[in-house]
Amino acid sequence: MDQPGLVVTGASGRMGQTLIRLAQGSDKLRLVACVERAGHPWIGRDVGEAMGGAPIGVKVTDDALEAFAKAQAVIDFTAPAATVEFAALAAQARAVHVIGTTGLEPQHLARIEAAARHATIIRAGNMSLGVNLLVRLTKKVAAALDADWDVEIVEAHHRMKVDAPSGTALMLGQAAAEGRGISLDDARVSGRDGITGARARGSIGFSAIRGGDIVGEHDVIFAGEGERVILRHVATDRAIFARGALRAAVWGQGRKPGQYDMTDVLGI
Ligand SMILES: NC(=O)C1=CN([C@@H]2O[C@H](COP(=O)(O)OP(=O)(O)OC[C@H]3O[C@@H](n4cnc5c(N)ncnc54)[C@H](OP(=O)(O)O)[C@@H]3O)[C@@H](O)[C@H]2O)C=CC1
Ligand SMILES: O=C(O)C1=N[C@H](C(=O)O)C[C@H](O)C1
Repeated sequence: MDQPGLVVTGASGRMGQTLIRLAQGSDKLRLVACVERAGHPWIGRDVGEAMGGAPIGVKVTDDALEAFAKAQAVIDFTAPAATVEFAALAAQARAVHVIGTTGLEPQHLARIEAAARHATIIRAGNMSLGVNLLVRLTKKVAAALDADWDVEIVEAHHRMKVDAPSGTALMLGQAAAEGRGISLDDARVSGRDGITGARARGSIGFSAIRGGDIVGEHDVIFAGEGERVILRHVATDRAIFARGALRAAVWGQGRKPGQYDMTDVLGI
């Protein structure tokens, strides 16, 4: 039987190009089309050529539904407004939708939830094995330490990143909150500035650094009296996210509709 057909959205983006490169070497998926927004200079071109290499026989289109209809999986690292449209179209086309896009607000999440009634959706703010392991560890450490240990999450990314805190930082914060049995919405404190007053006991703090070409770095700091525990992940190559997404696209084949995440895919 043929390998499942794959569409990559946001083809010209940092993650789009990483995915296209890795998908070409995959023996489990077959890249069938790439999607960019209407008016993008890559529309109608062979994606291999558009990326500055040899043609690979795969075109870039702005017709997402037509592209999704000939695929069994869509990998989507774009922007929230685009991702919610793609979720509805992937559901219509009965294609597994792997969502890496971050910065999703409650109204976006509601639309993704609606699409997941009919479609298999795998969504994670970070698709790497290392970060998903760190999420597990964060929950365990948070459960073991009481609120005398202040939790602070520090993340660093490249200068082009548009959302903060990062999706990964929010996953880590959620894990810490779950470990403590509290709600992240109640405990969350982001980006302190000015006369903030003393730190509230039990709060979970977020700080974001943006600069240069930093791929992604996350520290979860448990700061106690006289000692600190720091859990850290450093990404040096976007291929770690792309490999996770490709694995998710294969894993999702034949799964019943619903929302899944990378802990389901990785079995951790
Ligand atoms: N979950 C994970 O493991 C990871 C998640 N991410 C997340 O993935 C997203 C993308 O990151 P990155 O690749 O660095 O960002 P880029 O800005 O490099 O790429 C985003 C791409 O999506 C395209 N796009 C936006 N809107 C549409 C649309 N309506 N139709 C088609 N294409 C569209 C953009 O096109 P244009 O330039 O024309 O706007 C661009 O090509 C971010 O939310 C980021 O946080 C990133 C890495 C890992
Ligand atoms: O925008 C990025 O680059 C990244 N985004 C994800 C996030 O928001 O956590 C994952 C990774 O850190 C890279």
